[in-house]
Order: sequence, then C-alpha cells, then structure tokens
Amino acid sequence: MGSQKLLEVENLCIRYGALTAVSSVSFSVSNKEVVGLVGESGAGKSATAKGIIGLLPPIARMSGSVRYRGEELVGASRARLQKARGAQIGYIFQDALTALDPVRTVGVQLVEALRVHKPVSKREAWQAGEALLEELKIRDPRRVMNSYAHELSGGMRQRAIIALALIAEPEVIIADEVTSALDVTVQRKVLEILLRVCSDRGAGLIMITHDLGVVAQTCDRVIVLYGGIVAEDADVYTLFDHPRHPYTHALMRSMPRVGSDAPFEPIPGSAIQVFGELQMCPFHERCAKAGPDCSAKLPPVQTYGGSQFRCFHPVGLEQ
Ligand SMILES: Nc1ncnc2c1ncn2[C@@H]1O[C@H](COP(=O)(O)OP(=O)(O)OP(=O)(O)O)[C@@H](O)[C@H]1O
Repeated sequence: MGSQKLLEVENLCIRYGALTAVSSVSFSVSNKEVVGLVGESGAGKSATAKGIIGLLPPIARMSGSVRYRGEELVGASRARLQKARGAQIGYIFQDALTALDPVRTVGVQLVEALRVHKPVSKREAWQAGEALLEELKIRDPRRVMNSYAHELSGGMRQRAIIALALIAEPEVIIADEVTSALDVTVQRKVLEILLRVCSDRGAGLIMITHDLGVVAQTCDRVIVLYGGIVAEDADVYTLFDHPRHPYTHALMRSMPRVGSDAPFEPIPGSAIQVFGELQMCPFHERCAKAGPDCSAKLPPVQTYGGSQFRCFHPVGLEQ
C-alpha cells in the first residue's frame, strides 16, 4: 500500500468569541504516518483536534477546510460527522477516568461503540472487543471486558480508552495527550502498543503532546503550534537537528536531555492569548531574536531545507 493522504486540514481558523484559538492551520496526515501537534498549554492543539471531528462547543466558530479522503467535513451534516467520528476518525481522549463511563463495564462500552458503526451482533462485537484488548497486550482481556473503570490501573484504563477509539477501525486516530497522566515506563509501553496497532492497520495518527520526548519517540512529522499558528512544520529529524523557529529552539532547550550536562532553560514569560486577527508574531515578546519587524506584522510562511516556519529571524539562517 503506497502513501495516501487520509486527512487534509487547510487554513483552519477557530474562534471562541473574540479569542482566536487557531489561525490558518494547515497540515495533512497520510496512512501509516504519525504527525505530532506540539506546543504549550493554550497553543490550540485540542481546539484543532476537536475542530477536525466537529466536537467544538456551540460558542466556537470555525472556518477553513477539513477533508477526509477528499470529502469536506466542515459544514457537513450532524449525521455525516457522527459517521466520521469513530468509524473514520477515532479520538483518544486526554483524561482516561472521564472518558470511560464509570457505571458500565469496558465490554459494554466497546460493544456499543462498535455497533453504532457496524452491523454486527452483540456477540460478535463482544468478541471483537476481547480480540482488540488482546492486541493491545492486555493479559486477561475477559476480566478487563467485565471490569469497571475504577477497577483498572492507569495503564489498563488508558488501553481501554485506546480500544474504544480503535474498535470501529478508523483510518485516522487522534491521540490527545494520551500518556501524560502515566508514569514514564507505563507511558513508553502504551505508546509502543498504540504505534504498533496503528501501523498494523495502516492508520494515520495525530499525536497531540507538549512533550518533545514523546515526539522524538513516536512522530514522523511535527507541527509546532504557538498562539494558534503553525510556527514550524518539519519532519522529525530536521526539526530536532535544525529547529528554525526560535520557539521550537527554546522548547528544545527547555527540556532535560539524556546524556547531556547542558542546563535546561525554561522559556521566559508565559503563553499568549490572541484576540481578533493576528497581526504580529505571537512569540515576539518572549523571543531573544525578535526585531521591530516581528511586532509589525505576522511573518509569512518560509520554506528552507525541509522545514516550513513563520519567522523573520530563523535560527541558523542569520544573514
Ligand atoms: N470552550 C472554550 N471557551 C473559550 N475559550 C476556550 C475554550 N476552549 C479553549 N479555549 C481557549 O482556546 C485556546 C486554545 O485552547 P486549546 O485547549 O486548544 O489549547 P491546548 O494547546 O490544547 O492546551 P492544553 O495542552 O492545555 O490542552 C486557549 O486560549 C484556551 O483558553
């Protein structure tokens, strides 16, 4: 199977009243590709993901284009979006405790999630659920099928949530900070399992995270969001070898590195909220390289050596 574009997001803009959460975000996801959406809290990662599957709250206003296999989802009917959610685009929620219904067993929830989309009997759905839990390396799938969320460990709960998102075999999976609540060893295992199952199925994965360690471990391509815009978009090797946007560069210096004595430096200042149309670089107040041009207008997208970035003063390309 060659590379096929499954999802194309173009010029996505999302507003909550006067607050602009997402401005002109564009990217695509192909089969077997893992695309990271990275950025600090408030950067617009979840808004982008929820916009893709039509789960924004009624106050939100969205424009732009989201195409699944070429079919436009922005402005699609509620029924069309319901079909897209789960059967074509699966969403793994951030918070495993609230994503699972506390009063129904994992099995009952899996059966329902499958039967909404596929004409299978309860028995067949139950068997599919059990097989999927086994695929997710759950040692005693029958016990987990009959368990309630509170009876499971954090890692098991997270795998049950992953199963709920995968049961109807979507081709694109959005994983929203799926492992941030888990300790590091469990996190690594859950990520490995998620990647393997997505790759076995030929699915595309959008990995939402603020953790560059997770990005390095999992992603093929990385979209760095800041203030609701794509600050940088590059394949994972180019991004780590040659971060061009000063925000990406600062983000890398702010994380501890294994085997390095270099001190890690927090990014000064705090993330911004954008109101109205963005007329300047949203990072300029925190940026050591900013010049007068950065506060005068929004830098256009530039391309250099496999990266795209919005910056007048890219790192390593000083004139
Ligand atoms: N329902 C809402 N009403 C108003 N503003 C919102 C709403 N949801 C999100 N926002 C705002 O939209 C912006 C983007 O939020 P979003 O949740 O997409 O960020 P994020 O990058 O996913 O952050 P986090 O990592 O904390 O989840 C933020 O400024 C946030 O305060």
